[in-house]
Amino acid sequence: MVDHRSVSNSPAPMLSVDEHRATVAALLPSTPVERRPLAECLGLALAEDLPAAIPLPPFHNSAMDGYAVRVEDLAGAGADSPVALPVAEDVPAGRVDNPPLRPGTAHRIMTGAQMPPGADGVVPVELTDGGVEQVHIQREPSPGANVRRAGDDVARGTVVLTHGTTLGASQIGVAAAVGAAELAVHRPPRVLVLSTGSELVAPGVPLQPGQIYESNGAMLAAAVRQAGAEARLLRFVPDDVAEFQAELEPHLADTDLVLTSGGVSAGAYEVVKDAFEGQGVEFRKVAVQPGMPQGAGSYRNVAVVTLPGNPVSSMVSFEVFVRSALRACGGHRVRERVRVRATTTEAADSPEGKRQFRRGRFAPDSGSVSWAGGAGSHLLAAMATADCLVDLPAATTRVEPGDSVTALLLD
Ligand SMILES: Nc1nc2c(c(=O)[nH]1)N[C@H]1C(S)=C(S)[C@@H](COP(=O)(O)OP(=O)(O)OC[C@H]3O[C@@H](n4cnc5c(N)ncnc54)[C@H](O)[C@@H]3O)O[C@H]1N2
Ligand code: MOO
Repeated sequence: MVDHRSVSNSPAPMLSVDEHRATVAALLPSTPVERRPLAECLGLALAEDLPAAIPLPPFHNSAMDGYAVRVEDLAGAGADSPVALPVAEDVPAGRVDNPPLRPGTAHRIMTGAQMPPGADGVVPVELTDGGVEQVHIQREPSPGANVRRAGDDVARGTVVLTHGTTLGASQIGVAAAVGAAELAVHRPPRVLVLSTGSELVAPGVPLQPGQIYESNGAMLAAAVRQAGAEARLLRFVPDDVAEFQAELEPHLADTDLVLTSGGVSAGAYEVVKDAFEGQGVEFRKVAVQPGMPQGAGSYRNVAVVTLPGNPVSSMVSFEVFVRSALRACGGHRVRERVRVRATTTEAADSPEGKRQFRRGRFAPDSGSVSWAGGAGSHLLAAMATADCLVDLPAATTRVEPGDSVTALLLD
């Protein structure tokens, strides 16, 4: 039975950001490797080195629509002295026989078509009269002109993608180009997202006084997906341990991480704390702002991270404590946000002894950063205008305009 009259007050010293990051990271071993069709690999991490089974391009081919020629046949050709050659063959891209070019003739050739044996240059159609039976050519090409040579891009056997690469559009493109129909990837981590709070109402329903719309669930599920993991957003629950457990328990199987929001601070109705405390999840304060009250551990052998309910605290905590661990779990080599040095345009205060992550807007041209709203952890609309988090060390209590700071670029 939870006693709603008592208010907990943890005497333990605050953890540093790095200590809590390490705790969360240790909860999430990397996911198993599986083979997936290429079309289902976007955003996942490659779990093998991928060597090119073929060279790229696979064969010498034309870079232009025009005429494949022997350069020596066009000695002296110019706008005022065109050279006429009979057109012996038409070679569209995809023609699989490869008719050789006899001396003194041309093949009409299209971009991407195989270079005929014997040809050593291509004249673009614009430098000819475009003839079909016979062509007048107004330029003497240099040897190799407009020819893309086999292996120009990649020699056979070269590793085109390395283990741990995040598969974006061009990585999927090169995998297809070397003929890979499927890839070995890390299964994306599966994350359950569960928000708590008796004041919460689903967007779309009229609000009563004292109620707010539930926003952390949608936000955290989106953040999980942007990190390359799978999110299952559960129905949010009121501050009731039985309802919390009833919602969570059926979904625990096949889950790598349970991510909750709310119910972890020092109040009388801390549902997440009440459900997990003493069950393998430890609740501690971290010397950070926002995001001080945190919890992490394992519940029924499933990793659990409990984020504070204030929306900005929830989002920043995800960024600072969860995102890189989730990316490591999913096998990604690149886990951290890009960090840049920037010059502040405005002053700001930061609490002594706490690392502060201020929301900011980075101007790449000037290398400056301005604040996106104040430090309050309820200022979600301001956060929605931010594109970076400014990482102020625990020892910093004030920054002045013109100070140099570190910013983590968000996507
Ligand atoms: N006496 C103390 N009070 C508080 C402390 C403390 O140390 N001592 N810490 C403060 C800090 S810092 C934070 S952060 C919050 C964290 O509180 P909880 O994690 O228990 O979160 P709740 O109390 O449930 O909610 C806080 C705030 O956020 C709103 N919220 C919660 N969930 C959602 C959601 N899914 N969507 C939108 N908004 C949500 C909620 O209505 C509250 O306004 O505790 C401080 N208090
Ligand atoms: O730690 Mo809380 O997140 O400052 O509002």
